[in-house]
Amino acid sequence: MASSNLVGHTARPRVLCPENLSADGLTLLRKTLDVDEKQGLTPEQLIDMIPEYDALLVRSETKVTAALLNAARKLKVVARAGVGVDNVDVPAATRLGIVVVNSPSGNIQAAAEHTIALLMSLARNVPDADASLKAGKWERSRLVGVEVKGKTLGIVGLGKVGLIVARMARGLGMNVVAADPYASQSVAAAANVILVESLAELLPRADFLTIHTPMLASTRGMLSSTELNQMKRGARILNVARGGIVDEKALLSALDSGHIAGVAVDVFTSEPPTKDPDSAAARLVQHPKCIATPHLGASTVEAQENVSMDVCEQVLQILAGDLPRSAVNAPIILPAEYKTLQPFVRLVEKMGSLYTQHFTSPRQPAQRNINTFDLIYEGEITHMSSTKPLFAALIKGLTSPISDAEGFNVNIVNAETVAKERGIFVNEQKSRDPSTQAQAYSSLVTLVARAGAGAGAGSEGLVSTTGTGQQRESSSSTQHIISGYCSDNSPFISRLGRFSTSFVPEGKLLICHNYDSPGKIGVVGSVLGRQGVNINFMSVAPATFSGSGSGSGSGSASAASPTGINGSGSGIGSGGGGGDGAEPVSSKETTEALMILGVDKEVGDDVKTELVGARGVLNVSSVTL
Ligand SMILES: NC(=O)C1=CN([C@@H]2O[C@H](COP(=O)(O)OP(=O)(O)OC[C@H]3O[C@@H](n4cnc5c(N)ncnc54)[C@H](O)[C@@H]3O)[C@@H](O)[C@H]2O)C=CC1
Ligand SMILES: O=C(O)C(=O)COP(=O)(O)O
Repeated sequence: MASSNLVGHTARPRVLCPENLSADGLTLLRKTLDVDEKQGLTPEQLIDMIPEYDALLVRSETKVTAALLNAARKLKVVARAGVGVDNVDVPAATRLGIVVVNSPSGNIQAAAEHTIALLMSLARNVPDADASLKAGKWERSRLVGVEVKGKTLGIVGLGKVGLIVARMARGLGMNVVAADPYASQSVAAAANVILVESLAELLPRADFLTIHTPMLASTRGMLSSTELNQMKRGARILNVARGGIVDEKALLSALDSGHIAGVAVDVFTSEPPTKDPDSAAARLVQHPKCIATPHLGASTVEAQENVSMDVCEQVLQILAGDLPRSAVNAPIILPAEYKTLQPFVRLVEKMGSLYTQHFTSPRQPAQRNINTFDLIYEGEITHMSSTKPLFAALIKGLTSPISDAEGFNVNIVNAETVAKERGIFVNEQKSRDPSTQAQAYSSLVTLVARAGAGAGAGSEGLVSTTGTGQQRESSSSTQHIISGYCSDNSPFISRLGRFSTSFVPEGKLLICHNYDSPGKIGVVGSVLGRQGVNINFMSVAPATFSGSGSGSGSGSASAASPTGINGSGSGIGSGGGGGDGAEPVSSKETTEALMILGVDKEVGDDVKTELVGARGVLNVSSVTL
């Protein structure tokens, strides 16, 4: 039951569990989360309650529909304590940035063992014999069965469950033949399974046929009357996968006609099957040649402990901001790589956010052309097998300062969709020939923001995996460059436009672009002091990179335009001539620098305008990272 949140304490994240889950995982969750176990909820009640919850834990009974997901306000994860996610609207979850996780192998042994239990029950009429005896009968001759040894088991879907079933069936002395367009020939051979080209090739060979595919659009109704007719007369069929993969009506008539000698079904098109006695499912359950179980494939103590622990651990990982090991709608990276990648995930997100806050402004049309972002990796980071989380981090960083993110979370799951919706193109490049700057760090990440038509836009010389930042900068007139690295797991910005720097992108920052001449620190310091703004740290960044890339913020107040509409930087040439309209104050004031200040409070437009009014300050932007 829900534990009440203590007054004065931060509310603990809440987990809703509307199904019967093993206590093991729930106990783990209760250490840090509030878990509500509420069974028997209607879809409407679920929709009413879901806004309160951060995580939803389900098995196969709860229909996690788009309507339910849309009603959620802070849901981060739907955890399916089992394999099949056909009861979850995964595309809707993806759109909303909700991670869907499952337990891909916690119950596969149980499902395979149940399949074998049904296989032997079918072969030896076990349920019928039991019922007969309980009814006071002794029907030895009616209940003669068949042996499985030497018979052929046809497996449709040689995945995890299918393979375990195959090995067990081999142990029973059966010949095993499988149809699975995606299965590996060598894996099949290692399990002594003959992999055939098609279902049509498999069907006439099978004495027993067992289904182990997921429920997909392509597998729904995969075995209908046409397929059943291709089977041997007297063959038997098992379905422990999903109802509806074998057409229930077709199965019923094949049983009635005697073409199929027996079926065992654990799963139904609709669960529980409708009570309408005329429905195919109800008639199937009642059919004397059918053995039916109420979706018990995963129902063992061991399997339920496994899946419960598996998904609850993942819920904790997700709520802690980590990547889960079995996300259905996110690519999985190796845990070892994840550790190394995580600091860069933070870095890239900060770089994206810094770009949006420092270089763009809704009032500056020129910036709207910039829709292409080259994310260039140099050094050790290039050895990572997946940089997907970095891509997601960039999209999150770029968009979060400009979106109303309430209830919507850009993450690894939906980053691609968000990028598409916003017309953002990202070219990820690995540079094998590090730039001079990169040579100073074990890994360097550079973000080049530029105008471009998208994926093909890299042809402006920017797709080169060997170019340096400087070469890139001079190849296009409107572009902005930010570089960063990680040290001791902390992100650092090492380049902002033409300026080389080193600061931790964290907290409230004021970035002043000014002429590099004595007295500027004092000028800025005294303006901020008068306004009651404390400076936590300060870093001066000289202009060390040449080229036309900008160094000044555009979402800032500037000397030419106190409203902050200026300063794309394209006018600030390498010679530093004050291209944004400000005249050099003296002939000495031709070089520029950035002053990056960590401040303790938001700096208002009035303060920024006052700063820009000060002698030699070109423009000012404030960012929160
Ligand atoms: N009755 C129960 O309680 C349980 C049922 N299941 C069901 O069993 C299914 C299989 O589970 P796993 O083996 O773990 O999944 P899996 O993903 O490891 O294997 C599924 C296999 O089906 C194959 N496949 C896909 N489309 C196919 C097609 N058109 N024709 C032939 N093969 C095709 C895939 O290539 C894959 O090898 C699950 O999706 C779930 O629906 C799983 C656990 C318990
Ligand atoms: O894991 C699966 O795919 C299953 O079908 C098991 O379903 P259940 O968790 O027992 O409702």
